[in-house]
Amino acid sequence: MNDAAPRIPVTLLTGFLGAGKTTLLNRLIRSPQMAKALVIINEFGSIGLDHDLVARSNEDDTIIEMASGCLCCTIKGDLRKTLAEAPWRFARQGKRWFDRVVIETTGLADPAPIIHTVMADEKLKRQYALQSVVTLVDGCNGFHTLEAQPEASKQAAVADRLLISKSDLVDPDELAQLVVRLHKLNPATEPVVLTPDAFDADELFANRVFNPDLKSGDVRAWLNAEAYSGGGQEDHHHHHHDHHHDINRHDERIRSVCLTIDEPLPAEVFDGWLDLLVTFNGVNVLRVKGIINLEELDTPLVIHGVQHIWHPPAILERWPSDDRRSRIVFIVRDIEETELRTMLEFATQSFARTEVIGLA
Ligand SMILES: Nc1nc2c(ncn2[C@@H]2O[C@H](COP(=O)(O)OP(=O)(O)OP(=O)(O)O)[C@@H](O)[C@H]2O)c(=O)[nH]1
Repeated sequence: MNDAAPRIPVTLLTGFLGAGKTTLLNRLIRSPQMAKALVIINEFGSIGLDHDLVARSNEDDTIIEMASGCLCCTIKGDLRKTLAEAPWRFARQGKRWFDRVVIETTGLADPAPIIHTVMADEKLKRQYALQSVVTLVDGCNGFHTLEAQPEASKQAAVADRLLISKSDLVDPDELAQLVVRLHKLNPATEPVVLTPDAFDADELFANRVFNPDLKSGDVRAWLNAEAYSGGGQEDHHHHHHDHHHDINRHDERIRSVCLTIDEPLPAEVFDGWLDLLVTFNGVNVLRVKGIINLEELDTPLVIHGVQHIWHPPAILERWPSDDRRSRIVFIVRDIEETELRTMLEFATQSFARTEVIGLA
């Protein structure tokens, strides 16, 4: 092996649930800097939807999905293996073809173990160089989330690029408060407010190396703590929140529930179902993401709920694969799958009842 070969730059894209990471990735994927990028996407839910939601370039195998759990939990095995094997596994004509790696983490990921793995693993650090940790902060929910979720403030504190999304949905005063809050968390990094038309991919992928020494004492302590957190042999067959060394890594009450619904849903049933959930348990719903087969439509509806905000649903031009089932990921606190299914049944029955009453 040629040790002098340039190391492959890695960009870590993080940010809390629904901050807009996939949206940003979709914009970036068209930039020349990403023409030969290997994209690794990780989702908290066991059915990965992002793979279907990222605008694919012509080559299918440029996007690897790791939906087996949370990246920061399974990191010690899966990500290391994926990165170590990627050059030959994704070789073309016997040669490594990608010149960059972009990793999109789950919204609940603790970035510290991911950063530590890329920077400190003996094998990986010969091949890869962590270039940048880009953290996206939701302009609408960000201020509250930074207070409520330790993962979110950690993501913001470690970043060497902080981007604020959804500026179109908030007034400038709120944005200014968010900027002040971020500055306190991460004084070395100037937050940049994203706008729909302007985007500086050159700056984002500028050639530099992530330097943890420029970070606050807290951040350096988190990263150092990873070096002592079990030597990297964590058994990820455990429940993926089962951290022996840091039980607070995630809020234990947060889980993902993934539902697959075989038959197309009438729009009214679907609306009624989500209304029930939001009205009676909305505070415990952190994220809803789904590809929905509605009876009334030929192509799927993509829905995004981020805390109390429902983004306008989008109708896709075509089904991303042959799978025509509705697939929905709910990231919730203390809500069980049975509760979600029971609400759906109730919505189905009440819709049928309304029809009967309507006829009478
Ligand atoms: N209005 C507006 N909506 C945005 C913006 N960025 C993202 N969104 C919307 O926010 C929702 C969530 O965006 P995603 O890109 O899926 O967020 P994410 O961070 O990848 O979500 P997770 O991977 O589930 O954590 C979608 O409905 C997007 O269309 C923005 O700048 N303005």
